[in-house]
Amino acid sequence: MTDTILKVENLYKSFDKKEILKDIDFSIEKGQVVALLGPSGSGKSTLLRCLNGLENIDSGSIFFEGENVDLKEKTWEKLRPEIGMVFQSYDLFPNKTVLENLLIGPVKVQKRNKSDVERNALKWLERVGLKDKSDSYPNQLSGGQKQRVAIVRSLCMEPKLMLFDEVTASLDPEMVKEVLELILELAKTDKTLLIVTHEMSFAHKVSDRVIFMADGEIIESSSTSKFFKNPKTQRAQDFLQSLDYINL
Ligand SMILES: Nc1ncnc2c1ncn2[C@@H]1O[C@H](COP(=O)(O)OP(=O)(O)OP(=O)(O)O)[C@@H](O)[C@H]1O
Repeated sequence: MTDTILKVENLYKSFDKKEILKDIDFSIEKGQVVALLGPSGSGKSTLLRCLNGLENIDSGSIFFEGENVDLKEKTWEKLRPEIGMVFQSYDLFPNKTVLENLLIGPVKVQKRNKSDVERNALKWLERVGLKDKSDSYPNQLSGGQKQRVAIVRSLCMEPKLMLFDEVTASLDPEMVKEVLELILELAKTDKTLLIVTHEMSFAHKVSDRVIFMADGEIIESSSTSKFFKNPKTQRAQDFLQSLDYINL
């Protein structure tokens, strides 16, 4: 039996009267890992931002665990901690140590017990090989280390759904692997992840399902193996070819 965590219906979003997202319909089941793929400018980041309440939608509905998310009712304030988002830029507080960065959300915002949160945070840091950096400041870390801290920061909020928006896009190539490996590890647990990435081999490896967007619309939604082996639409075929993606 499946258990839907997120359901989006007929979502529309425009900027300056230009439609950016059109009739977006999809759902994500608990524990699923979904790759959101598509050419640059197709609306992937805008969609993630709408799902996290960072952008208002023009029309349509978003249901989180069956509850209709209504901006006017301020449902987002309650739901935002349930949906973690990791961005391309790590956005760590520069004047706080790694550990302090990890504690702010759970302790200050979620009002959770500090020593419990700290224990959990240190456990995560150990798991990602950064326990010795807990007292370091962000500017003492490499880009890959900062991004792993940003992912751990989101994990410390214990979100039910995590959104990743091109989290390796600003990293030097040698640091991409360590971040992707962490997400691959998370994908093997029961976490529910929606991942925007331009790294096709990673998308292939990490996800159960692909949602392919172009020009603000969902063009294709299928299992990952089907999408990469035999994309249904010409748009998706062209997209994969333009990236020289070779299915090995
Ligand atoms: N705040 C904004 N104001 C006006 N236009 C915007 C805004 N944010 C995004 N857009 C436009 O919306 C379209 C979709 O952008 P978006 O960043 O969502 O695409 P994307 O698929 O994530 O692209 P990329 O893969 O390059 O990150 C683009 O044409 C972009 O210029």
